Amino acid sequence: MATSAASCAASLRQPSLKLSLSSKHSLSPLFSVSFNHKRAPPRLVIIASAAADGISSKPTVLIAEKLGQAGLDLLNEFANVDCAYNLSPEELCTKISLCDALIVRSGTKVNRDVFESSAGRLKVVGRAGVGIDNVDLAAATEFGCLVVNAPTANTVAAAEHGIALLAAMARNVAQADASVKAGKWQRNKYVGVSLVGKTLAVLGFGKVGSEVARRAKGLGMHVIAHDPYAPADRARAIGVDLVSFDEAIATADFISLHMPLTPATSKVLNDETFGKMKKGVRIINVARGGVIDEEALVRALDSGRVAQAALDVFTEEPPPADSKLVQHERVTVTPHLGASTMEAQEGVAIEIAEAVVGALKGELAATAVNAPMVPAEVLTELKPFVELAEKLGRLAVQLVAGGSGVKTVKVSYASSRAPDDLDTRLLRAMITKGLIEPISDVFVNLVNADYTAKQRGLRLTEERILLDGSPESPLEFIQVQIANVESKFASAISESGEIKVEGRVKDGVPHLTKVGSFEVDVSLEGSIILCRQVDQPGMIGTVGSILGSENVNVSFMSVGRVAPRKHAVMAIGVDEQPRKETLKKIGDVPAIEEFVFLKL
Ligand SMILES: NC(=O)c1ccc[n+]([C@@H]2O[C@H](COP(=O)([O-])OP(=O)(O)OC[C@H]3O[C@@H](n4cnc5c(N)ncnc54)[C@H](O)[C@@H]3O)[C@@H](O)[C@H]2O)c1
Ligand SMILES: O=C(O)[C@H](O)COP(=O)(O)O
Repeated sequence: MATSAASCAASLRQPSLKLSLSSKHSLSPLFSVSFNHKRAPPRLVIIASAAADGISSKPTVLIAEKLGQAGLDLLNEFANVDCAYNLSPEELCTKISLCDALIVRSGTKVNRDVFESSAGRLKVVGRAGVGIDNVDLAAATEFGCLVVNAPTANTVAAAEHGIALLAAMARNVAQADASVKAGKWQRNKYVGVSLVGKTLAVLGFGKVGSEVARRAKGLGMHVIAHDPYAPADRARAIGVDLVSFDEAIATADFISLHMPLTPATSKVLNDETFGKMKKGVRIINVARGGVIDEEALVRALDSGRVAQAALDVFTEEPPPADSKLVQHERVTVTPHLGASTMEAQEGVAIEIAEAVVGALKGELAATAVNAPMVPAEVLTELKPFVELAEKLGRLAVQLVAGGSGVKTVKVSYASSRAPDDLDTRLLRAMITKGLIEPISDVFVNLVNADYTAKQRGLRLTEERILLDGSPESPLEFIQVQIANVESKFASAISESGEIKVEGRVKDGVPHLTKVGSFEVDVSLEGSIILCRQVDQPGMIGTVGSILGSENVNVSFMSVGRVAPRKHAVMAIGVDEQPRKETLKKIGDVPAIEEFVFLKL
């Protein structure tokens, strides 16, 4: 039972609230969730609060590889743009500590050293293209750096290049061209093979793979594809049969590779798999060099198992000048040109510039690679609950005696929405942030929350409490329980033995509504003093006047009790942090049995 005894200064409630996620780095940008109650929609904000030179407040974006002008124009409107191409790894590490965002293509290795050297300032890496195998995603996540890519703008260019290589290889265009230019006329040597009626196996039936398939069908080829994750209806729509890997490689006359480079696809074409192919098979690779064991390919070419190969990508780029594969007579090569058309580069530049600017402004990126993509409308709805989630985490951990022993946390979301209609990833991340930041020097955000929790051995389980009623609001309340710990404030321990805090959103403002078994009602702003006392008249006045005499402004007071004249818990919201002596005076009030000061 909660009695809102005094709402002393509700009018002082601040309309906007900024939850800084990285204020621990003095000159670094703030990466914050910023909610201004006057301004919708909510944003996950990465703000360059102060440039390292201390002069400009614009974020700095380092462009490490050539980017189309349209993208540069977009970036220039919002940021200081530093174009520095061909940096050595050391130069990149030196520059990065002055940058809020970095944009690269496939030629720059964004490894752990880069994130370490950025000392927390780098908040977004933009990959101007699809493949993110040159970015150390684990390190990015660990350092709380968002990675975004530009996954769509170069699809057609890559597919067209695949088809160009397919046709050029089949008709020996590159070799014949070199021969004519060398003064020869070798019409018999360069007799090719036809495409029509041949079987093309597309490995990786994603964006590029399906565009290649569509075009190959137009050339009269029979197209099959292997992709464990591709939807069958997409294949059916193009008239492509999805088959097993073994069937694909065993029946194909041509094999075109279009999967990402991952541990599962690394060297997927190797001695063993070449051995399963038709003799005289032809290979096209515009995906990533690493999906082929290049030495095995040389052996397969030499043995005649593979008749020809056309390669745009290599394990090492550029490949060594004396590479047997590159020099092989039956191999056609291009220097990673798949995405290199005027149109694709303009498109990619705009796509990545928009994603990076959006991320720096705080919009959750639609092309985030290492963070959940939460649609804007979901975010708008969850805004006050996100704030509530972090504050409950902060409160709960501060109630633990020796907070670092927190290992098991249960979060319950009470909602009348069907579980599928409630995306809790953002809430979980913010609770994690609230739990970890007060007791450590790491900063936690949406990108690194799960990682950081795992690193610290913090296990967070989530459950839904399904309520009856109309599901207008996404949530009724959130409960955070910490098990197997002792509390500085014994009254925060529930009947079942865990520290328990519960909160709700009222008029858009997060409120603490339960501590242990006591119902209270205090808005989660400023800081909170929780006192357990023997319920008796005059307690609110006594504590209120101690705080008043010390010039501490009380914003809210509420008393929750089990029964009249028994134990009660008083929750007091304060705008300023009381001095130690002031808190001692409260503790000295005879009816007060225990109290705790909690910073939000
Ligand atoms: N050469 C270039 O300049 C160039 C240009 C664009 C893309 N690419 C590369 O092409 C590849 C495909 O790009 P995309 O845009 O089509 O990506 P995509 O994500 O749309 O498609 C990749 C497909 O590969 C599938 N896949 C994953 N693992 C697989 C496996 N083990 N076996 C078979 N299929 C698997 C996925 O399910 C997905 O459908 C990427 O490696 C990308 O980096 C290269
Ligand atoms: O993955 C990609 O988008 C392509 O490989 C293109 O790479 P690039 O941006 O270096 O041309």
